[in-house]
Amino acid sequence: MTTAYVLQAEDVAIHYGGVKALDGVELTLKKGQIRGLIGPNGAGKSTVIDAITGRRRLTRGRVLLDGEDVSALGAVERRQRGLSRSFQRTSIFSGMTVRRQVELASHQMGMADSGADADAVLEELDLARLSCMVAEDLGYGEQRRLDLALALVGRPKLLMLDEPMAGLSVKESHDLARHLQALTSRWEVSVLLVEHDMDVVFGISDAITVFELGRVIASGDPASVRSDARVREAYLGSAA
Ligand SMILES: Nc1ncnc2c1ncn2[C@@H]1O[C@H](COP(=O)(O)OP(=O)(O)OP(=O)(O)O)[C@@H](O)[C@H]1O
Repeated sequence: MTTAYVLQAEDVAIHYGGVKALDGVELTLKKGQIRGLIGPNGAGKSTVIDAITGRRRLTRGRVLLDGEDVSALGAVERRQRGLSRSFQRTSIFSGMTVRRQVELASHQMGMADSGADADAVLEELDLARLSCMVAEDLGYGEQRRLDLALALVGRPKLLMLDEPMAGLSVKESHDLARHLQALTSRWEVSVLLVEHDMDVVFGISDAITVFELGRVIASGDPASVRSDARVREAYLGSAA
């Protein structure tokens, strides 16, 4: 089926007993688009990522990738189909060289030429010059870029990032944001970005979805979301 959307989440609900972590969530993402997901703590942003990756079973609704319903597939099958997430350092084997890690991840993804795939990813993220270093000797910002590199092997269609800027300096955040924007245009990767740094979210997102108590309360381009009265009241406050 041909569709304009890389991702469609339709009426997605995840309930934990009486807790409605998500309820009736609708979300779309076009090719090469960055969509920021924002909302107060506990609003359901991480649960949305878990629902899309297949880490959590849906109570209701469905998730479509390029028009295909992937709701019944497990996380590994979804990754093979191009749905990738970054895991924030947990994926890093500290004693292995940067290139070896990325090549291994690419091999696990079944890439025919995992060396070439690894080199392309490292080049794109400005990590090629650090290829021979072991991960534990990298600076924090570089480790986060390596984490992103591992999520990019196999050329995913959709990349989901949960607070990628956490713990980074302003300069490191700026660099990472620049890399994300470059990726979306050069590699045509679509990005779902959960991030508390509002300057980053409003600076690089094409669209923003705002959550509150497991529901979408606003969705649109950054300017319209920023001026939405309900969003300002619920989340952004006078700082917006
Ligand atoms: N395994 C679970 N069992 C029960 N409730 C859960 C579980 N996981 C999440 N929740 C609840 O679901 C709701 C949404 O949580 P979630 O972590 O998705 O929010 P969030 O927007 O990502 O928050 P934060 O910005 O603090 O990371 C919260 O009320 C949370 O307590």
